[in-house]
Amino acid sequence: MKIIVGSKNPTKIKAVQEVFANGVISSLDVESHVAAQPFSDEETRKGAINRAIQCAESIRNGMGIGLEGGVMYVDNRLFLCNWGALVTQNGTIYTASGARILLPEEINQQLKSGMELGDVMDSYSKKHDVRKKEGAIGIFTNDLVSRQEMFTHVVRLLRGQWEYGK
Ligand SMILES: O=P(O)(O)OP(=O)(O)OP(=O)(O)OC[C@H]1O[C@@H](n2cnc3c(O)ncnc32)[C@H](O)[C@@H]1O
Ligand SMILES: [Mg+2]
Repeated sequence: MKIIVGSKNPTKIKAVQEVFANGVISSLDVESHVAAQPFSDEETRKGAINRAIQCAESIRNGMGIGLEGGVMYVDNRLFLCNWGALVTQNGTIYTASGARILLPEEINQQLKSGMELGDVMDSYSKKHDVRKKEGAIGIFTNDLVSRQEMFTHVVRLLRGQWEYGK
């Protein structure tokens, strides 16, 4: 099974490699066609779908997978959210959401000022490229859950729906 992942982010690529261990996995840097910092479940999900469609359309006899991180509000509190999409060769779209956790109010203010979470997390944690390593979810769970592990769960949900629908 050939699968193209719509990102060059290693946390996303490794998540797909783990779930489709027997697949032929490649990656493609595609546009999400949503804001660089998605600000709702709908926008984040749309970004994942847009990535997956571009990937599926770029390959014969294969599938596209898009994974997108974003933020959204519950009771006016900012949460990290994550969405994935799998698009089959015949155009069927499966989606699933991943874990979400509360983000500090100071991060909410910085994102509302137009910053991207990836940049905010690096300065907040005084680390480099958090987005490609433990992720915000890793920082705020004391590394109990990494960004790759979170995306692995999302990809399992996608694969499970695809297998059920086959
Ligand atoms: O290369 P791509 O696939 O775009 O990966 P990315 O790290 O930019 O991640 P997304 O586009 O999926 O996420 C949209 C924005 O939210 C940020 N983001 C989302 N989840 C994050 C996390 O767990 N840790 C750090 N930044 C995160 C990310 O850096 C972007 O600025
Ligand atoms: Mg991005």
